[in-house]
Amino acid sequence: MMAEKKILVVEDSLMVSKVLHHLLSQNPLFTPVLCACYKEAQENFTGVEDTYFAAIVDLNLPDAQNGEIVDLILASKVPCIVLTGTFDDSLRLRLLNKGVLDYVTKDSRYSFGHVIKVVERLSKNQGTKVLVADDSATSRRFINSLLQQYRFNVIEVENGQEALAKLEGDPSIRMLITDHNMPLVNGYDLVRMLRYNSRFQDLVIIGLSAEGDNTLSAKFIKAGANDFLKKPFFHEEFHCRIVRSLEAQEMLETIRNLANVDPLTKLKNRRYLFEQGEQLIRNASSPVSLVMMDIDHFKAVNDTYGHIVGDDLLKFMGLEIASAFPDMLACRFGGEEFCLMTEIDAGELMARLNRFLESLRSKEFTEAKIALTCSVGVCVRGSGFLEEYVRVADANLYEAKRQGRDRIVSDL
Ligand SMILES: Nc1nc2c(ncn2[C@@H]2O[C@H](COP(=O)(O)OP(=O)(O)OP(=O)(O)O)[C@@H](O)[C@H]2O)c(=O)[nH]1
Repeated sequence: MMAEKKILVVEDSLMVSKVLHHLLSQNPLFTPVLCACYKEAQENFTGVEDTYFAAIVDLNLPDAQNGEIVDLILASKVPCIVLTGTFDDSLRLRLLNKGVLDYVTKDSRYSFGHVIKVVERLSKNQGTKVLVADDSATSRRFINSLLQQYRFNVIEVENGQEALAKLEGDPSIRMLITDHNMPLVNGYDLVRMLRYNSRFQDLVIIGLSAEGDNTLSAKFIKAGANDFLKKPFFHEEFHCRIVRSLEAQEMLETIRNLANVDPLTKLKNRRYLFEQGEQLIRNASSPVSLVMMDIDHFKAVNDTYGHIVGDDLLKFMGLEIASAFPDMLACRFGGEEFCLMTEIDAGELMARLNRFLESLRSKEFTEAKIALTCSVGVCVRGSGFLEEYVRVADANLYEAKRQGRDRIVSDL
């Protein structure tokens, strides 16, 4: 279970705190703690600051009308978002400089949505690893403190070579923030090396350029950086830029996922198989086998129980396949037909497929308690072309159906 994230809301308007409570409660991760005045906030917060994930505060409270609540929150490390009725540019700047994450005015209904987005972003940031590469300890510390304020998970290195080693060793690092002037490998060369390697295509890279160097930012972008920042920068701009780049990357990954995954079974789709299958055959160190599986008499399920139950059965089949063959490329080939590709030894594959059919025979699926079997065609002696594997496996599947279903036919 994921840990709950307590959000302190300090707000004297009942209407506003109701709206915030409602919006925060939509996310199962967040537990809002509502306080109507400074004193109540103090009682709930002091001594247990580190149990809070973030705070949303009003500046004008009945017992503290001059933003004293901000000082209470900022004395801890809890991110503080101000939601206020007054728009005052100089106050806004003063509070941002003090360490407030955002200053939002309650001038429209969108303001509340914006505040929730900021908290949600913080929650996402917490799981996001960021590598900071800079040879200046002062600069590293400064960037680190900014990132920590936004709850990012930060790792520091002193030069490009160390950055490469860290990135090679930890594929979960999402973002690199790199200075240019560093010993061993400089920032620009680092970006070029990373982008040359397809493993790092999805890494978000932000370059840092020193003041006065006007050519460096364009060089960074041309080498493949997502964005750059000129030092010195204002922390609000820093955050806006890195979040914008992260969100663009997340969107790209969502689109890619939608293009490659079958929405019903959550297995990879046929498009993905044809895109990756050929490469899998080419790069494999041992012979590849391809398996076609087809649920028996599936039309009868639809005809008897309706399409919704039919869909449920396909979902169950997807789960069964994913849990029985987690080490293989598994996809929904279409309709009630599924496909596996693997490099494992053919004998072992046959044994696992037999166990799989056996396990299906002993189960019942969906609320209608449907018994299910499937027929399997296997190709272990493919010519090296994906289409050939598919053709042979399909012919064997047809043969398995012809012989009476619920069996495996292979070219072994
Ligand atoms: N519910 C549901 N049905 C689907 C889906 N895709 C294909 N089908 C149905 O799957 C059925 C496949 O029927 P057939 O190809 O005749 O095969 P079968 O009844 O499984 O018989 P055999 O393969 O010969 O054992 C058709 O009725 C399709 O409408 C889907 O996404 N959801």
